[in-house]
Amino acid sequence: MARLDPHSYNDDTQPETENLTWKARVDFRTRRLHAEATLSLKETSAGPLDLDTRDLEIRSVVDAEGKPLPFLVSPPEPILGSRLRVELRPGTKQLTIRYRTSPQASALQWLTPAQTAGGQFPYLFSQCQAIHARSVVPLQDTPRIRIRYRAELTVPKELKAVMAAGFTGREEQGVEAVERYEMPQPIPPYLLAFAVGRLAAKELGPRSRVWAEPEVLESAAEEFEDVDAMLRAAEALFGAYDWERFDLLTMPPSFPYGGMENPRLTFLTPTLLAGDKSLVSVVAHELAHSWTGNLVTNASAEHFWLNEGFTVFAERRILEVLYGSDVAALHAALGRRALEDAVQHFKDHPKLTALRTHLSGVDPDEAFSQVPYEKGFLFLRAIEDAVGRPAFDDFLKRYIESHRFQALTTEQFTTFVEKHLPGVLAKVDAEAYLNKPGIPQGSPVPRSNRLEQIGRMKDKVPTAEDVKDWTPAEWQLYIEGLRKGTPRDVFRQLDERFHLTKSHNSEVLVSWLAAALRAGWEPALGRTEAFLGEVGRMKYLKPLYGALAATLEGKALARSLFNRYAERYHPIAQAAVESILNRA
Ligand SMILES: CC/C=C\C/C=C\C[C@@H](O)/C=C/C=C/C=C\[C@@H](O)CCCC(=O)O
Ligand SMILES: [Zn+2]
Repeated sequence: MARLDPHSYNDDTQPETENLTWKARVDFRTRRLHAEATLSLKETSAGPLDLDTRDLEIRSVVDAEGKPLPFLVSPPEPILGSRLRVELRPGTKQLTIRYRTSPQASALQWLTPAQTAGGQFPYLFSQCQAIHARSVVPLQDTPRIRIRYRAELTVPKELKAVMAAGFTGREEQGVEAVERYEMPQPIPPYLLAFAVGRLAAKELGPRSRVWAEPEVLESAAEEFEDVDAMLRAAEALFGAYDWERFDLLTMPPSFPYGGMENPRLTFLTPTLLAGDKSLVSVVAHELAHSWTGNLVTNASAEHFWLNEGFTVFAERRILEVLYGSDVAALHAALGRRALEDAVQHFKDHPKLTALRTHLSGVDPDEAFSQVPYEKGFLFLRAIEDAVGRPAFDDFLKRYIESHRFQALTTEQFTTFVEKHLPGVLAKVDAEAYLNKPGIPQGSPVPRSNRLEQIGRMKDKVPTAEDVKDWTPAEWQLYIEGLRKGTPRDVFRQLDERFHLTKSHNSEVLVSWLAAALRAGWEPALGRTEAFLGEVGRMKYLKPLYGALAATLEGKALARSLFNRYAERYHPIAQAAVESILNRA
């Protein structure tokens, strides 16, 4: 008996689920899903079947003939939730579990009409990565076990339900509507995803449309109108796109991440809607996951870098094709700074800055940082530098083709590399990336004339002439290069000259507010307080609450703002900010 994933009760001696049929009625009044999950196993089985659950109220478990199956729900464990153990009679191949979810389900955020753009109807969305699917469906919640599924969502008929799957029909029944979906490709459970709200769509290309609340739809369609060119560039780089559609769902502002690579339907934060397409690199990232992460998947959160490091590498290759090598280098420079910040953040937990982590007893959300993204990117760039781009591109295509619809460990990856690129791991000092903390000596550093020009501005207040053609990302790099201890008067001059506190680019704004707060430049406080009530993206909440809480008076303000805004945030974001304030 072995539990290969420290974040699942699944053990590899037990039968595996092959298909899921999921039916759920969405109850906005009680904020619960009233549901049944039918699990079809790969083979007829007998004996214990351990499923992952969190805060589910299990009503009954029956076999294909409707005969009850004995089951026991264990007391909840803080990170994993509760084990649901079902005793399968000999010859069992299917079981149906009737249950309801909790109003506090960790994957779900229920929004009141006031928290939506339209203000008329409620909204519900899910975020299952890494281990939150178990708060929505009782299943083997580990990327090692992929499932195909059919789903039926019953919702108020004024609303639309969308899922990260293929739409197969909608039927209105009285005051409700039943929406049907099917996912024919096998996916890891963390890619289960759905949203319910007042949604409309606009076509963007032959394989893509964008969904959003009507009030946001036009700006989203304009921001993401180049998605088909991105899709074609990605296919040229990584091979055929396996998921048929690449649709986009623009989320409410409380969505806790920049994007989530839900297959066929990528979820995107509305903070990308800068009005100038300057933040579409996140779309490239989520698209790249269609190959690295969704097709070739990390075997558990301990190998998360296989998802994210590869995807950042792939994202920047797409950017290079579409916008040139200087833009790719600029994003690599921003990523390097994010990595340095992440290593500093984990200074008391250096093991979390290795790529291959050991997370027994550690909540994946607590371990989450830019390390798997940016240190993973550097590792792959080092290999590419060592073997040359043509050889690495061949390797990348072979890696993807050889592991389609499979889950991989870091150890399996290194074995594959040694087979196809013999000697390269030693040459790049793979051990320093995979199993040692920090940023390896000699890791690749992005270079370009533009980067050098911005670097020369490090301690100066630029003139309008200096910055006349700077992009938002170049502004972000300049701001993040402002040294600690930069005088407050520099912030005053910069804001008077360039109005950074009023930036519509969320990346520029947050970098600016965080730097200004750390410098004690008080005019940044007003915009910060307002912004923390407007968005729920953790990439922004963490640095701003962290900068506020770095001083005694700021800590009191941070706690007061969190008390005011917490209910607007997704449960994952609430936990993240709570953790920051408790540590401060
Ligand atoms: C060492 C890493 C340990 C655990 C990681 C596994 C899962 C982390 C879990 O918290 C889910 C993460 C989901 C991330 C989704 C989108 C991100 O790629 C984007 C984040 C940054 C942003 O907001 O832009
Ligand atoms: Zn990602």
